[in-house]
Amino acid sequence: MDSRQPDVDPAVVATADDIAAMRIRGAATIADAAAEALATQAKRSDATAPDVFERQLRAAAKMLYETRPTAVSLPNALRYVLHGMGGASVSALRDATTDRAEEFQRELARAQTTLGSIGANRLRDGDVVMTHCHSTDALACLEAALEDGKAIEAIVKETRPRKQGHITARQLREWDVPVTLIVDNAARRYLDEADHVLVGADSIAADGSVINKIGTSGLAVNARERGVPVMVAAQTIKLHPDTMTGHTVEIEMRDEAEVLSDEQRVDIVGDATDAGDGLVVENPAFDVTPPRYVDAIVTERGQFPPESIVTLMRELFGETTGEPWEP
Ligand SMILES: O=C(COP(=O)(O)O)[C@H](O)[C@H](O)COP(=O)(O)O
Repeated sequence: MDSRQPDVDPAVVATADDIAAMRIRGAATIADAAAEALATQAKRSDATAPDVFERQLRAAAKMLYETRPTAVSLPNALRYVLHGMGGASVSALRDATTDRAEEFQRELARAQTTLGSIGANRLRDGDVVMTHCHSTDALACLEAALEDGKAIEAIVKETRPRKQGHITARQLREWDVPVTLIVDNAARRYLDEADHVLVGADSIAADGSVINKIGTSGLAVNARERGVPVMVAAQTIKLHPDTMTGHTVEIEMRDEAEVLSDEQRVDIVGDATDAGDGLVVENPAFDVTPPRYVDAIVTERGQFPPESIVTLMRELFGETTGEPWEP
């Protein structure tokens, strides 16, 4: 057992570490891994009393929750699984929790496939799509369009600082899609050649704002100026229920080492010590695109203008939610 949390199984600790270090990344993939980790915790629990089992599961959920703050798919996944944790004995609790986690994973995969076929309807044969970051929901739309026999080309933004655009480019090349890889700064120039901007989302707020990889908002503003429609592919697990009650979405600030190495810092400021060298590096991982720059949010429940997404949010989540690990 990890010393950070004696009740939590090492497999859960490993998943939490992988999410924090971005070895597991992307909102849908994080949600899937979190559900899997809770199932593992349930299967391996050594609890002999129901209250101990529940405490372990809640501790595991809290550890997973604290890894990254922006993708709401993570707390939504944890909440979904823990709400299924019912039963009078440890074995009943174990079965209910693992069944619920498996159901969540099945639904997640199904939602992505359904969303993909809806998103594909927006794409025509011969279209050129500009992407940002790496989104499995966005790729599901492209995959479905290809399966429909449409020829699609892609302009893939590199996506500094972590270059998730390379993952997108690799996937598209596996599907034989012609790819033009560009640095982020070239996006506006290449928008003239694009028929769509297609991105995913980490969270969608009640007002229809889209929280996604840093650079999405600038891309959307430029796309609007160029007359290129912006499509956001996001399963309903990306809807952020807390925003219905006025909460804002926390934007993750990541380590400066992703932007600037120690040697590069010395190159800029010389040998001055960190505290006094006058150089601050900021590394926000996400930004907020206001709804007026988004043409459609494509979910497994259909496509929505961003301003109407709150209706779906209310239907799916109700008005209030607690912390995921709270009963
Ligand atoms: O911003 C990112 C990933 O950021 P990071 O690499 O920092 O996790 C993706 O666009 C969304 O998570 C959607 O992905 P998906 O559609 O796969 O859920």
